[in-house]
Amino acid sequence: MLVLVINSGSSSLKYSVRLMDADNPDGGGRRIAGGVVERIGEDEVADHTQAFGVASRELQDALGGQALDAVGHRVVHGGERFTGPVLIDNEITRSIERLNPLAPLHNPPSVLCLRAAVQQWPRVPQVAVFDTAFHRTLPEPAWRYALPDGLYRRYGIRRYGFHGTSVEYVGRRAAALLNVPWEKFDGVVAHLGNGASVTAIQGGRSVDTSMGFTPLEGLVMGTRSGDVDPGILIFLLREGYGADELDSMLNRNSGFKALAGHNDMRAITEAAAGGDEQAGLALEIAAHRLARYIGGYHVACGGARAVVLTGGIGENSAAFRARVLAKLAPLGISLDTAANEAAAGLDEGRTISGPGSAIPVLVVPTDEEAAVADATAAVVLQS
Ligand SMILES: Nc1ncnc2c1ncn2[C@@H]1O[C@H](COP(=O)(O)OP(=O)(O)O)[C@@H](O)[C@H]1O
Ligand SMILES: CC(=O)OP(=O)(O)O
Ligand SMILES: [Mg+2]
Repeated sequence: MLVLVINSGSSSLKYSVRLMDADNPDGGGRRIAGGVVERIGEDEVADHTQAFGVASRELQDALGGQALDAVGHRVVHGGERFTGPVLIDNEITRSIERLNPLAPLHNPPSVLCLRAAVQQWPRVPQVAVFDTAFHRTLPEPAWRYALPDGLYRRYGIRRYGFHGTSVEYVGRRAAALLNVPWEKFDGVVAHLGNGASVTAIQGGRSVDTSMGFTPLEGLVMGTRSGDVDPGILIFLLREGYGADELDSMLNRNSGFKALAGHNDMRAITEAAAGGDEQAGLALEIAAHRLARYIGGYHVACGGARAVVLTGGIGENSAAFRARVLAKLAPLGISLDTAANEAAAGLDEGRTISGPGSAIPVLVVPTDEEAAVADATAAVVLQS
């Protein structure tokens, strides 16, 4: 079975073709082609429709006439309706589109890609795989906000949580590395990419997570603020700010971009190392908040057997990892400097905590495309 996976981010479109019949212990079959269209919205690639055009031309070459058996799409927000992967039709796509305001950087491009792919391969089954699905197990004390119930009933205002596909994938791999059955795995997983979130896992289920009704809550991110006092928004509304201004401020012009002038961890780390005080402070703010969440989620999962780091920053930034681990000393966590600084890019996952660390800290590379491919193949085979 040949599966195409499309992962459309706020400014990028990743695609990957997988041969599912090839056995792979980590899942996702064998990747036979793939690529990424970046910097969408800037000069060369205006929007995701255009990006899809670029990707599908590259794909034609890569496929060389081989027919696809299925297309799987990473969709960030599935709301309350979608608790697992589904076969797409027009009604499902419209339902995903209605969630656009709840994931403004993610669902609109996904919907564009869904429609473009259906147009391109009208007879190939297409599957949506949701970031929110893994968090369907959140207990009510974790998902409910302390707000009037009418907001939940009328608008579905509750915590949903995101990055679930990635978190489950690396959580399972970490459990396997530690020789713990997934159903018995208690731990904290931090997905640190351009978007970032932390999840508490108890018995292989999500029991708390830092992103909320939208992917804006929680950690300091590339361009997103994460947690802020909602009183700030009320104040700014009274000062005359409009909804669109607040939206773009919080989603696109905050986080590292606001604190350090840049949303790329490589540039920020370099600047901080070169003595840029603002960049150094930005890293401290982000590390402080992340460490605080990890401490809280150690409690939320009933005592973590492991802390797992993943995503572009978690996998590659030894400097940021060291900064965070230094703040976890009160949990008895220590750093193995050499292991932390060892060359990245290894696929197996590794331990970066010291031998005496009370809780092991692991770096496990994520592969959202592999996980989406597996879910897609499973849905298509069942249908
Ligand atoms: N070698 C590296 N060192 C430090 N940071 C890195 C490195 N490679 C990637 N990153 C950071 O990872 C982040 C992007 O993570 P990624 O998971 O690819 O994001 P996305 O959410 O767009 O999928 C950026 O901040 C980038 O600077
Ligand atoms: C949900 C989310 O924030 O995703 P990403 O990290 O890909 O932006
Ligand atoms: Mg990502």
